[in-house]
Amino acid sequence: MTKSSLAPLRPAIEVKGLQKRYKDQVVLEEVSLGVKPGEVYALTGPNGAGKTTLIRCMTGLAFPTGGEVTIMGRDVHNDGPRARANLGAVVEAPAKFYPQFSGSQNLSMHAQLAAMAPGTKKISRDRVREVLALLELTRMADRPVGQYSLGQRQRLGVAAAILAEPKVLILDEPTSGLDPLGIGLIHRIVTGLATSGCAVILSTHHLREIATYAHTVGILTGGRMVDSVDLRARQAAYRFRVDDPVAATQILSALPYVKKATTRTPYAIAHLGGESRVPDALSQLTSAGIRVFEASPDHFDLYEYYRERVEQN
Ligand SMILES: Nc1ncnc2c1ncn2[C@@H]1O[C@H](COP(=O)(O)OP(=O)(O)OP(=O)(O)O)[C@@H](O)[C@H]1O
Repeated sequence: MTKSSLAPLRPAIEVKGLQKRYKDQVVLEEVSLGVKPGEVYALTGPNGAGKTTLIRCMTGLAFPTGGEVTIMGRDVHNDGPRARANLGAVVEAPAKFYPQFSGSQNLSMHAQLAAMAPGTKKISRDRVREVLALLELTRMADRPVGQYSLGQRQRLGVAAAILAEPKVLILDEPTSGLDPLGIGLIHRIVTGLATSGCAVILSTHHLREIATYAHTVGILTGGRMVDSVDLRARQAAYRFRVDDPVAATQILSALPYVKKATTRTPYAIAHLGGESRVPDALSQLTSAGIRVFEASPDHFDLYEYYRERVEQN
């Protein structure tokens, strides 16, 4: 393996100490975050928390009053065209299209504009057809966009954003106004893009959905990033209902693969690093004389966690 392949991935998009004021109103205060290639970052928070303002600053649509945003190492506000050549975004959905032209014509115009950015390659007609099919819009491709439903326009917006195969994708509330199948479609597309190395940031109010596929959730309240929740670490926990939770927690915490163990009577909760460790953890408990009545994943309730965090602030 080469040295560079062992190096930790650098964030594809990085926000450092971002500040935004409108006259004397502070809307964003020292906001920082980083999203690496292949990660999905969900941004959430109450109405008016500053999510859209943060997204507008990250995409270069608004200028911050302090701090900086870089995409693939390039400053979005001082080196805009080259930074945005790596960016696909839908801000203020549904995106604006020419209503008299078809979805396919709108995307072709979008492709021509995208190809004018420095360092970008030409987008083929096949790619236009491919993204229309991906967003399940093939049947509508030759119809004027003026005849599209809200959900279809929203999907066309995502199609335009991913057309040039961006390294960073930013979506402001991509699933609002979509039906359940449309929501599932966006989730599959976002997951697929992340698997192929894209860094994705999306804002959402749908916590229980996002908990199933986001890697990190940033909670913004009153313009401050009050928490950044690593969902992968949280969901690797297992709970054991036992006759002596305190003793069980001590036994579990001494196991070499257990990262953290806590007691939540009647359970001992342990971060095992994967379900393949469950049989060994069970046999360690039983051989120490602990009676185990149940072992199951300890699902992290993002909604409850969010409620507590927001109420504290
Ligand atoms: N152009 C502007 N001028 C003055 N204040 C603004 C402007 N744009 C946004 N704000 C204020 O900034 C704050 C954050 O707004 P923003 O739209 O970013 O919140 P949000 O988290 O996206 O909310 P929602 O969940 O309702 O979409 C609000 O108090 C809003 O009134």
